[in-house]
Amino acid sequence: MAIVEEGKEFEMCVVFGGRGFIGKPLVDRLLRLGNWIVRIADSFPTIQLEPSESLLSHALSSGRASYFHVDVRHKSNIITAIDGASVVFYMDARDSYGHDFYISYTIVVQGAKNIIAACQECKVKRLLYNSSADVVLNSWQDINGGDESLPYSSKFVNMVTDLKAQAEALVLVANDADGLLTCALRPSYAFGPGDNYLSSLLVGVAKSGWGKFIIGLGDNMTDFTYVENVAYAHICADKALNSRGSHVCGKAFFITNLKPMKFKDFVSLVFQRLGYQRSIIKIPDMVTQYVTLIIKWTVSRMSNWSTENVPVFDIIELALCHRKFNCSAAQKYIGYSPVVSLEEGVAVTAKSSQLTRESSFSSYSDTDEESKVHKLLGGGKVAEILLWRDEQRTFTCFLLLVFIHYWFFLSGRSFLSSLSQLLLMIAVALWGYSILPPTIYGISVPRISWSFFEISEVDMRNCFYNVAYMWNRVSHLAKLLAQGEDWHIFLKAAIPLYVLKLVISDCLTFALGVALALAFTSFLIYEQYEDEIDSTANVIFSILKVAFTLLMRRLPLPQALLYSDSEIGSSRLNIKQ
Ligand SMILES: NC(=O)c1ccc[n+]([C@@H]2O[C@H](COP(=O)([O-])OP(=O)(O)OC[C@H]3O[C@@H](n4cnc5c(N)ncnc54)[C@H](O)[C@@H]3O)[C@@H](O)[C@H]2O)c1
Repeated sequence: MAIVEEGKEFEMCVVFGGRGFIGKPLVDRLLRLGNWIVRIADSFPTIQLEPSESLLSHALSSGRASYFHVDVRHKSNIITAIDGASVVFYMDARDSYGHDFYISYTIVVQGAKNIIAACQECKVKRLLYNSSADVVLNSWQDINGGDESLPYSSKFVNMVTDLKAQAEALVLVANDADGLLTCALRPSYAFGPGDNYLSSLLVGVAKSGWGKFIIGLGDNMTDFTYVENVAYAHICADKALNSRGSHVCGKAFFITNLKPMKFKDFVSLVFQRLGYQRSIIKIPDMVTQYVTLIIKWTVSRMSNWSTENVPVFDIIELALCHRKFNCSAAQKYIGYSPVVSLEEGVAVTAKSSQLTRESSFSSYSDTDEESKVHKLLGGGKVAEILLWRDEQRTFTCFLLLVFIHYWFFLSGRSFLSSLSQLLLMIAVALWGYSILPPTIYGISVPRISWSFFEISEVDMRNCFYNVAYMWNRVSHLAKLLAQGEDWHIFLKAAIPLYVLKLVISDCLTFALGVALALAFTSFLIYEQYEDEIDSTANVIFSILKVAFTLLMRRLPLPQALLYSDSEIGSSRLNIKQ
């Protein structure tokens, strides 16, 4: 089915999932080869080009490329897209339907069946399926140089991988039926620009502060594959299929960058390129493994929330297990070898994520921008004092507060007696000041004007408004508590009150002293080490959030408070839309 245009011979192919992470570079490479007419088939209603896709834009306007809106669940759509083509590359959807079995099944397995049937009906010559190295993975089991003789997994890492294995088997079994030749490629941990899985997960880890931790020794070897190499492998495999090699037709091949790497080295390389700190804190692998298993077990027992397809669990497993594949069959039979090195791939990926440390973490001292803590403190006089902007003023305030603390709490007097003594001292000082002569030894003594002691009407009104507002909030809270349905509100009110009671009865003086010292030091320290403190706090908060969510699920909370449920609900809603 070669097409001859202007004396040049073209072959027509269709790339299903051509707007996805792996599909895009494949389309780009096919167009660069110059002997293909490329049909891009995807589920987006129209093709939205990015500014960097000038080659594709040109090909679309010259007719060398065209776009088809398809849903692989409907065979008639597929037939329209592939009619007249000789080759079909099939990249199915990646884990995008969470744990909805029905949707995943219809897209991955039924979609593969539809594609095979349509290829046979339209007399397509070659079908290449983008599978995954995951189809041979058993949960928590090492693979050390495994080759294509490995059987399919008996304990799939997740439901979608199970379905992918079925789709792959269907494609391979269809080889040589009705003149269709098929093969499958199994890339191992593909990464690259536009990847919303491995690369974006690592970027997220680096940003969140979890990147400071190394799980286990980090010495386990893993094969990663740069996305351009996956695209190139598809083209190599198509050539090999075309020559009808018996080692290629109906076979699957592992695809890697041929450079297995220690997991921690790969992560360090990514972090380094992104300008983030390398991992420094080691967590024993047994601890991580058991904690992960306990969280997964607890979550599955307590709710209908599935931990499948939660990328962080995949990353933990990846960080602890060897995932090394033997890629020599792909080298030998389809003539594959990587065209982009791992280091280059990481550099391009990091650049594309536009998250270099310089751009995302500018130091406040280098700019006029207010720091986060300055904004947090309201950006006014209090912020200026607590952040030691004017050292003399801050020091005076500090001494004044230390004096007040001493006078009321450390002097051993009762509160009323301290207050009356202080008022007496102020009255005597004011009276003494007022009888001073206007000049003493030639130095004039300034008079204090009466307006100094006045409180303006506006300030008084604001003060009353604030009191009224606080009173209304407290009475609203009391009303909610009296209804007795909301555990969340009850805990929110009871815990701080109990802590306050403990502090007042046992160690108020000590607590106020500590608070005073902290107020004048902690904000300053936070401003200096904001990045480090934020990332550590992120780690602690995410642990507490998981613990809190689990705890809340055990309590009879109103449905609205189970935010994870509502999130799951809304994501289901989106999928159905
Ligand atoms: N990213 C990786 O690390 C990796 C590694 C190995 C294998 N794989 C596998 O390769 C395949 C492609 O991966 P990807 O990362 O490019 O996925 P992707 O989600 O980026 O791309 C899939 C494309 O399929 C399209 N699509 C979704 N539903 C569709 C439907 N019903 N009909 C037609 N098109 C539909 C999507 O719009 C998307 O453009 C997946 O099966 C994935 O499991 C990915």
